[in-house]
Amino acid sequence: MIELQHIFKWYPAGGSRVYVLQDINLNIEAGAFVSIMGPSGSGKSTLLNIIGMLDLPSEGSYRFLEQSVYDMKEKHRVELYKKHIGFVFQSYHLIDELTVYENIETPLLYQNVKSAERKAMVSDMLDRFNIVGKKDLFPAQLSGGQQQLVGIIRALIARPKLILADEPTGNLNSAQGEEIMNLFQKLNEEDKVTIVQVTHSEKNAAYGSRIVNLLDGRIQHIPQTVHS
Ligand SMILES: Nc1ncnc2c1ncn2[C@@H]1O[C@H](COP(=O)(O)OP(=O)(O)OP(=O)(O)O)[C@@H](O)[C@H]1O
Repeated sequence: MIELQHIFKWYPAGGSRVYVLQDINLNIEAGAFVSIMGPSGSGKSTLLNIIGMLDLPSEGSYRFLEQSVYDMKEKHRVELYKKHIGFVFQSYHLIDELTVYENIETPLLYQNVKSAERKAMVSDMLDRFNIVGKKDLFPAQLSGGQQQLVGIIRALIARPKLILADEPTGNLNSAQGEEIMNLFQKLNEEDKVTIVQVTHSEKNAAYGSRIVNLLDGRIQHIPQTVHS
């Protein structure tokens, strides 16, 4: 699904370059559940943003679903990620003027899901995450963790092929965090959704099937435990 070859990312710094990613070669098969780990500043979010087509590398090539991402028009690239990728980021850009219910429903409107089906899908998610009582509130009336939860639910509801998650449980309490990880695992195992998450948490990484360790912008090839 994801084939990154010789990806470099650098920023100019007073006549020289600061390398954030160096010679990243990474293949991720459809159906994988990958955790990207590494110290702060090692390039994890940059790599995730490149995979999500939100950022471009300085050098290298990227094939997503057999298509060469950097050889296509930007419009096509935007369509590609909108159709297939759900982003779960720590900053959860909810729409202030819409209620919790309406925020969660938004991706389904874009996909022309019929009204009755939309209602069933949103209700199911509200139920599952125990926030039925919050459905008519606006984002400003929620705690940070609750806002994040709504952002996550919104990313998941349209059933993307690939979920990219940057510290998805960062602001959640431990029960909500486990609920999200269990949901990721279920989406991965039962619905064959591919998941790539950035996490500092060994516990969260253990939900996945593979760990990619970054250090100073390079992938570390160290023996790793594979969890099944
Ligand atoms: N626009 C920029 N200009 C210069 N350097 C940048 C820019 N954006 C990111 N960086 C640098 O790239 C490096 C990697 O950042 P990145 O956010 O990918 O790290 P990370 O591993 O996700 O860190 P964390 O775990 O703290 O979120 C950092 O050293 C950061 O300062």
